[in-house]
Amino acid sequence: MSTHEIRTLDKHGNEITTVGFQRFGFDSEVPLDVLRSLYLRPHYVTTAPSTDATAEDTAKEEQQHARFIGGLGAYQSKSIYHPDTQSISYTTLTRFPPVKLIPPNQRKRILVTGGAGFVGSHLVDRLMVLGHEVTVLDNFFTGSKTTVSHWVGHPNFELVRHDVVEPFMIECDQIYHLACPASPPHYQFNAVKTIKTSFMGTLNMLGLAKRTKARFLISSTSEVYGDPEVHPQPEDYWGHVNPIGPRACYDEGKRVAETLTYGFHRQDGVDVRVARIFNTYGPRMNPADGRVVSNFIVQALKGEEMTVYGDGNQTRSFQYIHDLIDGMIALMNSDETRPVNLGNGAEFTIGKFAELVRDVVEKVQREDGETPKKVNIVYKPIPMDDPQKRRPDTTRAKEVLDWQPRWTVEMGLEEMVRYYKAKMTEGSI
Ligand SMILES: O=c1ccn([C@@H]2O[C@H](COP(=O)(O)OP(=O)(O)O[C@H]3OC[C@@H](O)[C@H](O)[C@H]3O)[C@@H](O)[C@H]2O)c(=O)[nH]1
Repeated sequence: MSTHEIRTLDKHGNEITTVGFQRFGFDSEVPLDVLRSLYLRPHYVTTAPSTDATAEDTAKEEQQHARFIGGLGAYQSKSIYHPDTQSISYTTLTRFPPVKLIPPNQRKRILVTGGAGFVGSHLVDRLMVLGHEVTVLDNFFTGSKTTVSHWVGHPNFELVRHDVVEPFMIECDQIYHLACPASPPHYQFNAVKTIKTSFMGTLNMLGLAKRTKARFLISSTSEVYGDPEVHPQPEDYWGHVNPIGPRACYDEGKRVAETLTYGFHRQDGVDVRVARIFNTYGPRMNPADGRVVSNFIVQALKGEEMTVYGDGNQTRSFQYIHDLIDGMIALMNSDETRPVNLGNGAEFTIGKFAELVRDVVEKVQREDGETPKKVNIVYKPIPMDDPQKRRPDTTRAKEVLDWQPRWTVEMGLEEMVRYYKAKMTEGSI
């Protein structure tokens, strides 16, 4: 077992130790180690010592764990598995990660809908560490309590099980409205519910923003551009969407959500922000989510065939979660009311991407002293209306937010592979 430290380098070869930045009159920088301690091995499971376990075994386990989270073990719960009785005992946190102490006039009451989802939970970590008061609203259809459970009990945090299709009233200063299933198999599972969530959920949250005068940010999507005829896609491209196809519940849903957002902006003066998010990946993505990055990593780690849909010549551009969260916080705190693309311009054909994921998985396995299993890439039918190409034009984000992605796709993939590997070790994949 290797115990070397994990170093993360950006596009220019500089080490990444913090995410966020100092901009818009405040400092949103947070240490990467603290965030990592929240998602790398979030539910660290250890096996209760059996009579034949040696002190060396226990020390090894602790050492392996420490490698992932630096010295921040106090910010993680530790669950103990008892093989004899097939039971598990959960511990709660003894200490929360330190949160910034900010003056009351800078401290915001922030509502995050969909806050227990993949993107939402990372946003919540960031907003909490920055010292804000955060309320998470989630119906746990695709989100999971475990993504934010490490904040439960913290005086600045509140978790509410609620479906945004029903009205919800709260006093708040900012609303990040993220609630909606986002992976194609999930959003197509109940198309009517997806479009209802997009429309009624956004209507309810905009109503709340109007009443409270909160600033409202909606997570829109690159899917509003459909199967684009303009490449790369700038924000003023109107898109090429099939209004009655299987993806319509999501792409038309988000288009109407944008329409509603600008309706409230023009008619009622609601202060709005629209983030059009391109393909994003990272830890806490549900391994059974069905999207390409999670599918490929899990398949390669398990030594199963990697499934490329179609001929693999369609393209996507992949952004790491921390870059997205940087962009969303920058957008919320900027004056830009027009839509802003948030994505990484690194474009891959899906066929090439499968090879890249396989290489990264093998690299991490070798670093951990394992012998990688040779996995094959196989081809499956392409889903209907699957966009042929996609890459963000991020000129606007650069100009108005001074934001550009820092993470290379390889670095982000490495971290995500480590996350899934740890989940496999503890038996939750
Ligand atoms: O196992 C797989 C999964 C997916 N794919 C392909 O990989 C590409 C990407 O598929 P994903 O399901 O990850 O994501 P898509 O780009 O289709 O949709 C995504 O777009 C942007 C976001 O708003 C949404 O989260 C999601 O809908 C597609 O061409 C898909 O057909 C595979 O080849 N194999």
